[in-house]
Order: sequence, then structure tokens, then C-alpha cells
Amino acid sequence: MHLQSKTQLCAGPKAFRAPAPLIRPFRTARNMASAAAGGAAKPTVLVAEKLGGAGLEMLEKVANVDCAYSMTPEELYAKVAQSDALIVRSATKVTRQVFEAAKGRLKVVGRAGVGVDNVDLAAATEYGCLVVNAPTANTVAAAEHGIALLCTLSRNVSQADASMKAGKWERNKYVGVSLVDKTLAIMGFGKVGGEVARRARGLGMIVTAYDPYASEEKARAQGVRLVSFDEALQIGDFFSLHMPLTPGTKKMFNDAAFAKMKKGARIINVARGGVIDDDALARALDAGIVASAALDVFEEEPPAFEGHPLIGRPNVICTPHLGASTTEAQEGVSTEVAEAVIDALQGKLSSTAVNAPLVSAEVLRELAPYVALSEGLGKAAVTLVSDQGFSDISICYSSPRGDDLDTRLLRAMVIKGILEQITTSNVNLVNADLLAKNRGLRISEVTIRTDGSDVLSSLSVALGTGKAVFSAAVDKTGRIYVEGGVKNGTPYLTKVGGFDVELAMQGSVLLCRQRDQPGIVGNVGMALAKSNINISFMTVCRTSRNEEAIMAIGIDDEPTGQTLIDIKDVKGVVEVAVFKDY
Ligand SMILES: NC(=O)C1=CN([C@@H]2O[C@H](COP(=O)(O)OP(=O)(O)OC[C@H]3O[C@@H](n4cnc5c(N)ncnc54)[C@H](O)[C@@H]3O)[C@@H](O)[C@H]2O)C=CC1
Ligand SMILES: O=C(O)C(=O)COP(=O)(O)O
Repeated sequence: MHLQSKTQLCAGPKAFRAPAPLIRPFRTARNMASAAAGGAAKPTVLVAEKLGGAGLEMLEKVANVDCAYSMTPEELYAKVAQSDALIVRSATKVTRQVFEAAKGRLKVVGRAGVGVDNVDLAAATEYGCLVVNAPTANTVAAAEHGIALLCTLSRNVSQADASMKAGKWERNKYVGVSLVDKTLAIMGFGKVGGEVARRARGLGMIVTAYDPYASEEKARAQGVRLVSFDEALQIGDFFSLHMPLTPGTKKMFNDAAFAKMKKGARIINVARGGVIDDDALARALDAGIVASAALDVFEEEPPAFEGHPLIGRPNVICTPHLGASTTEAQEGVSTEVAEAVIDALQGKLSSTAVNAPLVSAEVLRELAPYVALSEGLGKAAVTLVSDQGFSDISICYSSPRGDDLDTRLLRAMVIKGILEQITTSNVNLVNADLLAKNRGLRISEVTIRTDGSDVLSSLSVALGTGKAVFSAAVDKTGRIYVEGGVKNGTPYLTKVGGFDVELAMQGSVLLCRQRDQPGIVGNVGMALAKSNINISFMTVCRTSRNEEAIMAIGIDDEPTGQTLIDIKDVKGVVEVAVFKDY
């Protein structure tokens, strides 16, 4: 949409295309289907690590799938420049250079698994690239591997097997310890931690957990006692690690932590190698603080075997990052990630987005009609801004939900609508907040509780600026103000400045401010007819009789400069604006 005032008739970008895609799509859903039927070009999905067949099949229906495994970084850089999506597991490092090399083409990175510590999320966000993962399909596999290592570790299964394969029969050497009545400290009580807890309770263990963000209620329901980090260290006989690798968890198992453990503790790591300081664990093993360890994950993968402080030890057992490696989990993550990647390529927001407002499928469904409204109001407001610019964005949601309304998605769409008109950057849900912050824009949100049954009764966007190209758009507080709502699934503009309007956000619209007097509507209609411009609808709103009024006219074609001059010359017309191509 673009607005032209009488004095300022500048060209501008198009707007108000409802329904607005949440992420810039490769193609629309319809085009994807026609591409699938052999019509238009398909997007390209680069699969950089082995992916389950079911997910590959889903991708092949809508995209050209390029499976290229074990690439060097240089090969990856070359390929991403030709790809719309990239799918990885844990081995591929998706660094800032990858996003730079993609030159804006890459729209989504799909992680066929949980941990996204191999993806530079800050760089992805800066480049407006959505990152999605497959957060649920390998939970059970990881938990089962944790339990497998717990049992193996306690009964020396790996060492005894190796000994027998070497032709030995060493029954006394491999006496184990029992699990029943032992305390298991689960470090990180999320999805995998929770599944490990359930299974460990079945083994008769006393289960405690440390997780600063876990809910007491969930823990209680599972018969798990939440404890502090220090208490966990002091009481645990076995430790099972299940937190993500973040700056806060990096090397959290260090000399200081091991020093607090009971002598003879055992540790299992199916989370990430980086949460343990390897040298500190080696010292704890030497000192007998830690009796044995089972490691599935390593700081560097594959690890440098030569001189590794842990791998060659008799009381350390290792597996090569096998937590998610079951047939079932790999099929599961392949479809989970394929679905998210396809959604992203179609411009939809995935509920497994990692670097965008995370909105549940349920919330997404109910907010869908308001997404186009939010983006449209953002566009409408910014098109009214004069060349003096603006620095504040105020968004007001009127909703029966009051403060319970999840506004993150709507806020991001308002910002997207605004920024897309004033920057050449690819603005999407992923980077909208960041780009606004980088431009020094202050954003405030207010939610007003209203009556009604709709999720949102109305939404308003106000831009803090002294001047507008259509002065009627400035409200009493001196801000450009637009307000709208949704009727029968269509976004409507319902207020501009102090004037009520009734304007479906579709097609082109002429806004006209005039003195309320007879004949104006007819004369403006005549001026449009002279240019052969058809009128699709019209509404008029006035402050009071014989005072000011605003007329909104839906038009099938864009008026030329001369037509606008003709309209302006109609007696009583004060200012004119055009929202082009809603
Ligand atoms: N070895 C393998 O093949 C697999 C490894 N994983 C890894 O397992 C870990 C857990 O995965 P999910 O349970 O799916 O993730 P999740 O996100 O459901 O759970 C992680 C939990 O860690 C907690 N946490 C965050 N910071 C913490 C801290 N400083 N101390 C303690 N807890 C903290 C969070 O509150 C959350 O509850 C991740 O690191 C993931 O990458 C997951 C699947 C397979
Ligand atoms: O999902 C995770 O976090 C995992 O660690 C699984 O990694 P993978 O996909 O097996 O390389």
C-alpha cells in the first residue's frame, strides 16, 4: 500500500496482501502444489546429513532434494548459495560463514533433532533465516540410550564383553553395583530428563532433578524431587545429564562441581560433550570421586582419539553420539523436520521455530486471521509517515483475554509491516525485532481487556511522529494512528487518526478529507469516472454536520497524478491520499 498526499505523490512499495506469509515464502502454497505437479520451479532443499526416508519423500513432493553428505565447509558454502533450505543433524556446523555464503537465498535451516548448538542462531536471525528443529521425535530414543548406559555402567557390561572377546573369564573383576534405592540426579529435567526419570523410577531408583526452569508440579507428578545444583551434587549416586549446551551450561561439570560429589559417583552424559570439562572429569576419575562414566557425546565430534583424557580409560565407556540413532527416532525426526521446513518454505510459521516467536499450533490457529491485520496496520501506519520519520511504535491490543493474550506473533507482524516499507532488508518474523532495535525504534505494547468472544476486538498502531502525509491520520496526541479489526476473516481498517472508517484491506483505496457539504461525493466520483476508474465501495465519516469528513473509496485502478489533481480541485476537498494495491 502506498499513500499519496496532495503535495507528495511518491511511488512506494505494495502492501496489504492478505493472508500475509509469516516468513518470505519460496512460493505460495498453490504454487508449491503446482510445482509438485511439474509446473513452476521447485525450491531446493539441501540435505547435508542422512535423513530418514519418510521425511525425504515428503520433501521430494514439493522440492528438489539435494542430498550431499560429508561436505567440506567450502562445499557447503557453494551449495547453500543454490539452496532455499538446509537440513542437518549434529555433525554439520552451520556457521555465520554459511549464512554469508547463502547470499540471502537460504530461508530455513532444519535441524533433524533437538540440539541447535551447531547452528549460529544469532547469525541466522541477522540474515532473517528461520531455524526449526525436531524437538520431540527423538526424546524416547535419547532417554532409552541414557538408561542403557546407566545399566551398562552399573554392571560393567561393556568391559566384561570386551574381556570375554579377549578370551577371558573375569567374574570377580566385573562385580557391579545395584541401581535399586540409589539416588539418580537428573541434571536438566526437560523432555529427555523426564523420560529418564520415569524409567529410573521403574528401576527402583530415588529420582531427584536439578533444573532451574523446571516446574515443581511436573516434578511432583512424576515423583521427582527438585533440588539445587549443590544438593544434587552432594546426594547423587548416579548423574544423568540432560541440559542443552548454552553459555550457561558450558563446562558446568568442572573441578568445583566434582569436588562436591560423593566419592564413587557415576556419571552418564547423553546431552552435549561441552557441559563437562573433560580434564576435570579425568582428575575426578583419578581421584576416585567419580567411579566411572558413560559418554555418548563429546566436545569435538568425532573426538581426537590420540591423547584424549577420557576415551581410553577402563572405567569410561563411550558410544559415538548414538542417543537419537534408532530406526524409529530417525524416521520420526525426518518427518518432523520435513514438515517444519515445508511450512517455512510456504511462508508459514512452524511451531518448532527456534529463532522466531514460538507459538503453539493452537495459538497460531486462532491468531491466523489477525496476522494479516497486524502486518497491514503496520504498513498503513508507516505509509502515512512524512519524511520526518518516527521513533516510537505503540501497539494496543483490545481483547477479552486481556494480559493473557499471546501478542508475540502479532507484534512481530506489525513490526514486519512497518519495516518492510522502510528497509531493503529481508524482514520477517525471525529478524523483525532485531532490525527494529538496530534502527533505534522504541516499541511499546498495551493490552486492554474488553468484552466479546473474538480473540481480538481491535488492534491499533500509533507511530510517534509530528507529521503525516495525510494530516487527518494524526490523532489528538500527535501520533499517526490506525486501528483495525477482522470481520468474517477479512482485515478491516476501522479508524484513521480521529476518523472512523470501514475499509476492507483489499485492492486500492482513495482516502479523501473534505468539508462536510453536499455535492462533494458526486464530484469526486465524477473526477474518477473521467479517468475511467471504477468504484467498488465507498464510506463516509464525519466529525459532525458541516464540519470535517473522511471519505474512503475502493477503486479498481490506481489514479494518475492528474486524476488526483482533479480530485483535489473539487471544492471542499482538503487532502487526498491513496493506499495503492492493498
Ligand atoms: N545424544 C543424543 O543423541 C541426543 C541428545 N540430546 C540432547 O539432550 C538434551 C536435552 O534434550 P531435551 O530434553 O529434548 O531438551 P529440553 O529442552 O526438553 O530439556 C532441556 C532442559 O534443560 C534445562 N536446563 C536449561 N539450562 C539448564 C541448566 N543450567 N541447568 C540444568 N538444566 C537446565 C531446561 O530447563 C530444560 O528443562 C539436549 O542437549 C539435546 O541436544 C537430545 C536428543 C538426542
Ligand atoms: O537431537 C539431538 O540433540 C541429538 O543430539 C541427536 O543428534 P543426531 O541427530 O543424532 O546427530
